[in-house]
Amino acid sequence: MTSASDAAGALTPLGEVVRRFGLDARKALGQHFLLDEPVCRRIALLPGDLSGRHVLEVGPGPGGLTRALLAHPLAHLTAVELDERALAALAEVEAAHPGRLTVLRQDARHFDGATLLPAPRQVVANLPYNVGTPLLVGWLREAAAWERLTLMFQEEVAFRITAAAGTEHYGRLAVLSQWVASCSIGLRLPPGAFRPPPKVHSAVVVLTPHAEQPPPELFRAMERITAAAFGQRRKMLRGALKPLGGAEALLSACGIAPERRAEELPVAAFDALARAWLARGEEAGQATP
Ligand SMILES: C[S@@+](CC[C@H](N)C(=O)[O-])C[C@H]1O[C@@H](n2cnc3c(N)ncnc32)[C@H](O)[C@@H]1O
Repeated sequence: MTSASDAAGALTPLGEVVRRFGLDARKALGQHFLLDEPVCRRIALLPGDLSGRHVLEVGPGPGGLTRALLAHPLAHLTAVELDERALAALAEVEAAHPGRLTVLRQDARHFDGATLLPAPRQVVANLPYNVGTPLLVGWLREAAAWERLTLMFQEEVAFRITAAAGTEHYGRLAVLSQWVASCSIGLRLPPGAFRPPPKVHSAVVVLTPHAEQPPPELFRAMERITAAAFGQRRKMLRGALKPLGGAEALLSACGIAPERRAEELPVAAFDALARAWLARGEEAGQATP
């Protein structure tokens, strides 16, 4: 690992970046900055060995996590940031690490990392809260492309990703995430770790995609099944899945009692439902039900 202070002579101290570059936090961009270098270094350790990896960072902002990541021997870091005010602060970091960092001014929702970045690729990000969940679902859809995702969310979202069946936060996000990846909380941070402090605690979730991944049509089937099942989470599955047609037969084919509710059904049971529903659509001559 290169020392984080290697290029420090050329860089504005992290604690001064916001003032020097006029980066007053904007709520609409979900800006809560990490300006504590030891905390940034702890997050950058969570993905494990980054040597030779092509890493995507979403929303580098003032660049604290960016600097911490560049202290690792990664192959290349691509940082996608929507706020052009951050670009001058990041240009310093780019200049201090020639050829190792590319900063793009772009909406991360339209950045196709799975296509544009070489493998092995990872995402490491302190995500903007307003777009964190859609970004995660996008990466889950193509989980085979990613070696690991190390992502900071509001703590409640982290609980919704890692929750076990039958617990308070279990829902669609837990099923989709745990179906394609092993998921754990690597670090929890209080509001005071950020500038400005958010109203809630935050947590970093580490998602490591499984070796076997569902094909796109099966993932789409799972999205439809979980949307219906958790759309009315307290309803019995026979009623909740009714809009999909043939709910009782589908549940019976999977050995699931029709009186059960989505919130108590383990991920493996959803897997069975998605496969059976997809097979039924294919038998009926439809590519995707
Ligand atoms: C929670 S802040 C994190 C900033 C920095 N990584 C840190 O830890 O201090 C989220 C960052 O994402 C940026 N952002 C917000 N929406 C974005 C989007 N759609 N695409 C790319 N970046 C975005 C914000 O401008 C902000 O810099």
